[in-house]
Amino acid sequence: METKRRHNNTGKPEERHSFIQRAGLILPYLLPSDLASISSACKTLRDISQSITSRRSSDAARSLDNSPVPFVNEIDHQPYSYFIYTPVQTISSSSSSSNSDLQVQPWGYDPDTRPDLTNLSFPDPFLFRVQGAAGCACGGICERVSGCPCFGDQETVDRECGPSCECGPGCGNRITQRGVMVKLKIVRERRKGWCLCAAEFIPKGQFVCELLSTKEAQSRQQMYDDLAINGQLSPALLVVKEHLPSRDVCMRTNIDATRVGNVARFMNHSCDGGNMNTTIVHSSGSLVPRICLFASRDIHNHEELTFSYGDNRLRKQGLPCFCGSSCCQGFLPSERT
Ligand SMILES: C[S@@+](CC[C@H](N)C(=O)[O-])C[C@H]1O[C@@H](n2cnc3c(N)ncnc32)[C@H](O)[C@@H]1O
Repeated sequence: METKRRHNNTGKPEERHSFIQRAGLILPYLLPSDLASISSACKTLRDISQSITSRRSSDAARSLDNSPVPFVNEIDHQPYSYFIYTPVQTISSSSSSSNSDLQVQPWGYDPDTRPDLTNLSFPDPFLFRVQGAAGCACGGICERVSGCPCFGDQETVDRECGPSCECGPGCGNRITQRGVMVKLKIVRERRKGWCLCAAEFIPKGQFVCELLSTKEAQSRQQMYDDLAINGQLSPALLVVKEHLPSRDVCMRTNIDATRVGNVARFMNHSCDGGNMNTTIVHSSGSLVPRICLFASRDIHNHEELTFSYGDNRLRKQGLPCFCGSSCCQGFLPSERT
């Protein structure tokens, strides 16, 4: 630390400049606790840490989604919630080699030193493809009203063009595949923690965001339940079960955003179903369905976005629910319900 102090206070200007530059490149990779300890080393590092904290709290999406999603906290001193942001589905949130880039993700770069992300296109939303699957040949002109063969029933939003279609991301029948298109913010509340809220009016039927899944979620259920009951963790695990017609078969999709996720990880439960509809969206040529959230009614600016985590009438134990709805059951749903 003494070396750093000398660089900071008495070093030549070029040495100081280079020290600041290197710190600006490295510190965005640090976890909040490491950032806090390094900031006590010298004033320069404290200033850089503070600006990183402020940039982190200005965008939970780390510039990886369409609009910044700021943290707003007027009740305590927690500036943001730390997690790895991914705008699309991933296989695993820990030790998968194909996702090693998700282990460490810089967050809070100075605009002058950050890599240029402006020309990045939205990443591929499909995890696994069905080889040789049929798709449409709309050439990108499908609209939800014009009878795309992928779209099926005109009254639903559960079928979209996908990887086996000839059209590209601009197609009108891919509205859930372009990331979060509405303005959102994450507001701290005393009892529920962080809450995802609208930062503009959201009309009924608007696609809001996708719930992201990982394969490991199921095995983590018990561990998360235990840690949550002991107050050590605020898990973000959701299990969606889709009963397939005419067979006694249940397709299960696990959504675990505790370590890796998108803005949906901040959406809290409401016993009355909240203001979001959960829709399982299938896309032509994609093996894994995607769980998408649409506004179930008009939503006003600043309103919290909530949905039902499941049926909590059967198992009256677990974390307390503070949804405030008139039909609140008092407990959050758990997978065993
Ligand atoms: C998906 S996360 C939602 C974001 C979370 N509030 C946070 O601060 O990160 C799920 C966790 O939020 C909290 N939560 C969600 N809905 C709640 C509710 N209705 N009442 C109390 N806590 C709630 C619980 O701690 C739950 O395990």
